Amino acid sequence: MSEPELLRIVSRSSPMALAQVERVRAELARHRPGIRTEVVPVTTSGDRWMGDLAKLGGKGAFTKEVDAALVAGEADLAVHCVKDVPADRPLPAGTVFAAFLERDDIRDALVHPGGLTLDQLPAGTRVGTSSVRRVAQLAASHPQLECVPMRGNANRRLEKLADGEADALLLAVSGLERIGRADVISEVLSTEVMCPPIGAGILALQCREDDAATIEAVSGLGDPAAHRETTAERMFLHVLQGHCNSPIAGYARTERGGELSLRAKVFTPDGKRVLNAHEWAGPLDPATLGTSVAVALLRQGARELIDGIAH
Ligand SMILES: NCc1[nH]cc(CCC(=O)O)c1CC(=O)O
Repeated sequence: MSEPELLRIVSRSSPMALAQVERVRAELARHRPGIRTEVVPVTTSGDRWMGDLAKLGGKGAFTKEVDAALVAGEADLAVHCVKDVPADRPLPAGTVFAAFLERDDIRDALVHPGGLTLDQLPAGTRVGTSSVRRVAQLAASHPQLECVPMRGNANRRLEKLADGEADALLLAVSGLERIGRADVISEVLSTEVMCPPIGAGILALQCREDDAATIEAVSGLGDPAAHRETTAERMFLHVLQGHCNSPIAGYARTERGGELSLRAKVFTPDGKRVLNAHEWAGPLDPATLGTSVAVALLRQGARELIDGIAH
């Protein structure tokens, strides 16, 4: 198959998204030095809307416009955070994931200008986050802290923190590393304290399914462990069928020896109830592991818990 001369890469235009594109370009330059790349930045509805994401209607607030450019042929390759790609429905018709890049840090970080850790924060400290997953877990572990809504890309949130809109922030370690601001991290939170979201730290490369040349050109960037972990995590979420207000967390990990495990949790918004499951794949394929963990949580009442949350 002949190699494409030019790959037009579409992505959100936030600093984090553009850093992600630069990683893809650098990896592609190593694998396929003959291919030129061009960046097609788009603004998504999730970038524009600074209110409650649930009120935006429907999922995919950070992916819709990027996918549309790919489907329309205005670009050949889309770069997404797996975390932002809805898992309860198929990918947009005519598109496929061609590769998942090697996974970055999956943990969340506390950003506190005074350098304190979560346990050291005084009662009433305002922690800026609009994530129902972070709010529920923080309420469970540190009920004396107060969560205040905080949206916008990571750079914007750091500005809002500096402006005093909150006293501290919770942000993904990987995101801060991508924008070159790991220096603001005051504590990296263990996955026991703050279980990550499905797909944390993984970038997906999405192509048109009939564009075999592009799929072939980028498939070498894929990481097999990231692929297995994404498959297990997204199947888990697909079976669970959450909505935008359901606090769901979980991650698959390829342990030494190569075996995959998946742990996952569902919370009430106040964090007072937690359903918890952890299973090993054994002979199961990743998708079946994801299904099994979802069923384990459904047996514990996850459906009723999720449906009981306003959305
Ligand atoms: N919702 C925005 C978003 N999408 C992906 C990441 C983090 C990077 C990743 O997990 O790939 C972030 C920022 C954050 O949650 O702090």
